[in-house]
Amino acid sequence: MSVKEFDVLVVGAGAAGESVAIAAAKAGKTVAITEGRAYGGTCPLRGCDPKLVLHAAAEAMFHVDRLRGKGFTSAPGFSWPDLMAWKRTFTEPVPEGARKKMKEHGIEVYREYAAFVDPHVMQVGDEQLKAETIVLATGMKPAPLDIPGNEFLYTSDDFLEMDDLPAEMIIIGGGYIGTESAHVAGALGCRVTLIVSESVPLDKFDNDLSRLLLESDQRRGMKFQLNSKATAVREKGDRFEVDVEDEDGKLTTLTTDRVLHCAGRVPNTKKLQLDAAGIGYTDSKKIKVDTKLRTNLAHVYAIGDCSDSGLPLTPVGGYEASIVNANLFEGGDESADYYPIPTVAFCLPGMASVGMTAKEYEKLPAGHTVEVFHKDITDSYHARHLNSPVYAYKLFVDTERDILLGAHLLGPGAPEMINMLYLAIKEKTRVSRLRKLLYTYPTACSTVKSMLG
Ligand SMILES: NC(=O)c1ccc[n+]([C@@H]2O[C@H](COP(=O)([O-])OP(=O)(O)OC[C@H]3O[C@@H](n4cnc5c(N)ncnc54)[C@H](O)[C@@H]3O)[C@@H](O)[C@H]2O)c1
Repeated sequence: MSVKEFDVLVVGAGAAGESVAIAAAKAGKTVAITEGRAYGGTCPLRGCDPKLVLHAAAEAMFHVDRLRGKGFTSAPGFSWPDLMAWKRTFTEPVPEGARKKMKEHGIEVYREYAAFVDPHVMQVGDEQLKAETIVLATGMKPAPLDIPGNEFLYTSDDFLEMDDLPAEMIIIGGGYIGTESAHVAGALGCRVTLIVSESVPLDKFDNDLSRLLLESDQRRGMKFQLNSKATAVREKGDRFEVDVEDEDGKLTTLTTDRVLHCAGRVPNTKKLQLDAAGIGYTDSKKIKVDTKLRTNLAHVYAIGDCSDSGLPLTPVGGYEASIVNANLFEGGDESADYYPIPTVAFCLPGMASVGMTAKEYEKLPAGHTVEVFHKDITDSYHARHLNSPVYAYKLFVDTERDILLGAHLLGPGAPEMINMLYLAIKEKTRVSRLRKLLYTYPTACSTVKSMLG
């Protein structure tokens, strides 16, 4: 079999992989890119972008619902198929647009899963491609949920393609994806039950804020099975039964129209045949990399969700691509410096977080000078302006060094406001300065002054 040779081979055409392929082509390298599914990757096709289109509709309904009797007399009519048609205007052009962009840069485009034959050669469909540099950017996918009846489960990919919104849905998993999907479906008229293996949904966020969100959701009619796991799913006529086991082993059976599995994601690394090249990976099958995103082979890099660096978030994948691009094509010598990473869960209202967490605070040595500013401000003037069902914050401030170390926000505006606090943490802006700035009013950011005391 003849072997085609390239300077750079990129595996995976999501945001991270595309960025490296284009930077390599611009640097005059011969480049091939291959992708097993549609071009574009998770974020624009099965993740952030379509999710935000649905979230925007859910948020509109959430606001109107809150303002019924306060100007609005009834809920507006809603059509899930129309919303999905609107969502498709964003997702459908992506694969062709992405392929076209690659070709315009002279990149050879393949639509195949790639597998290592040896450290420099990969099997790509019927062809073998050899490259001096290989960049793996294969992302993640929903983890298989190993319970009886898993053939009846919808995944988060399926949720974003559903033709109809059922009257009732059980969602398994209280992480980002389960909680965000529950808020979308719940606001748009579906009766949702969320099965959460921890004591609160969004357990990775500040738990005091997660609990306030939980209580607000419960008041709005969402149902939760906490400290519980789904253990089996059965068909029951045109509905489904779900067995749920709590931490004491007590079994409950729930019935519903549809069951959505959001119980974690796994890296897309199996098809790569990493062992054929001797590339190291973790127990969870993430590719091991150093701070320059290099694997144990000097010419193979791994970036984005498939690597064991950073967090599986789109901006992190983009940041990692920029490091590889700088080092490989611009003569740079950069290393990844992640801390702190801001993150948002698109709930109703939003939850956002950056920097020091409560767990990190608890581990501080005796005599530290970090103060916690934490308050439920649901009754505040600003929260009532917006008629928000919940509004709260927790900030960690080093009072001696006069800097902000961590910020956790729950409320309208939190997903945007966290970026300002991220900048303050990253740039070590003095808290006394933050208190004196002239923020636009009345906005979420203007509440920073009172939050900081
Ligand atoms: N807004 C965002 O930035 C955003 C949105 C979506 C996803 N993501 C990224 O994707 C990653 C994956 O998100 P995710 O929500 O799929 O995973 P996750 O790991 O955050 O949450 C999955 C949850 O399902 C639970 N679980 C497992 N088996 C279960 C069972 N049988 N019954 C009930 N619960 C069960 C797990 O204990 C876990 O809490 C996240 O870490 C995040 O970085 C980010």
